[in-house]
Amino acid sequence: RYDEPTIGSGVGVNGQTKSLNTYLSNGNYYLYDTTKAMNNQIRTYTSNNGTYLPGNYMTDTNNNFNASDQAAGVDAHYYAGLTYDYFYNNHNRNSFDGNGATIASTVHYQSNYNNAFWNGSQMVYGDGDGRTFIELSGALDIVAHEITHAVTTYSADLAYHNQSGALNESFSDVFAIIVEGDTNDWLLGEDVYTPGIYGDALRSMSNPEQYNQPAHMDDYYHSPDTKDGDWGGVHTNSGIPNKAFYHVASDIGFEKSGDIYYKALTQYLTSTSDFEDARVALEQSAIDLYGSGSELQAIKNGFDLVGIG
Ligand SMILES: Cc1cccc(C(=O)O)c1OC(=O)C1CC1
Ligand SMILES: [Ca+2]
Ligand SMILES: [Zn+2]
Repeated sequence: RYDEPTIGSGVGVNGQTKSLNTYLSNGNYYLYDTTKAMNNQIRTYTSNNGTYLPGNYMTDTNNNFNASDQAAGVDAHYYAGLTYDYFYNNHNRNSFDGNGATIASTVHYQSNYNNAFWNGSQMVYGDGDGRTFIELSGALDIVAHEITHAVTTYSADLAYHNQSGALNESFSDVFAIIVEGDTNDWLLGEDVYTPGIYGDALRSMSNPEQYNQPAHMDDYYHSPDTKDGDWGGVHTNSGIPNKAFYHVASDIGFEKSGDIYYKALTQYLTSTSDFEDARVALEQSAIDLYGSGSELQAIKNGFDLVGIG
């Protein structure tokens, strides 16, 4: 019996059916995608509500992943593929390390776990408690946010505290929004956040204040550089560079702003960069790519509006 790449189908967390790159081995179909460049692989596992990582491959006997306990894996796998495609097709980056690293995701981590994170080697998704969240891999922006944390680690490696940490968070939100690619969608997490409430989200790029984030330096949130202080408020102060991105992308669009932000992240920013450094890096990236024109002006304007001088 031969092992071979196959194309299956699955039903995601929000009920949509999607095509999946799977793999047939010994009569079982695996969430194992070998179709990307330079034999990069996208592998999706389940922790079966435990804490083992990566856990067991998610498999199916007939290549139709339509069971309710498979939905989180379907979306983690499919959205990881979309995010891989974005970085490869737009920035010629082969996976998060630029060298074809395997993208591994584990779903059903713990029980009622309202979190998603990149643990330094792979992505990990909780199922949510059904009130605050449903399965967190069910949102493309969350998957792209997590994978961008890995891209950042293998590039600027922005230290995860204070302003560099808020930039780390902001760049993950920026590429989450760009990968989603909907100029009407400036929200993060809306597809899996509070199923009982329509239209709310974890964060808003266009209106950070709506979810208790500052949108200007005047309102910078001074929080302890501790776990309980969210390392100086990295998920709070990201609202300021997030709002700057909202202005920039509204001016020049997702393609140009994506190119400028990607160049800054991979060629200019370092682990200790602060908000001022980010403005300088983005201005330089705009000049490198487009000269001193409207794109540079968009960066200057966006950062002026949030008080980063
Ligand atoms: C849901 C969640 C909890 C804790 C940390 C993160 C984190 O990855 O920083 C997280 O994911 C997000 O913020 C995604 C973008 C909505
Ligand atoms: Ca969104
Ligand atoms: Zn994050």
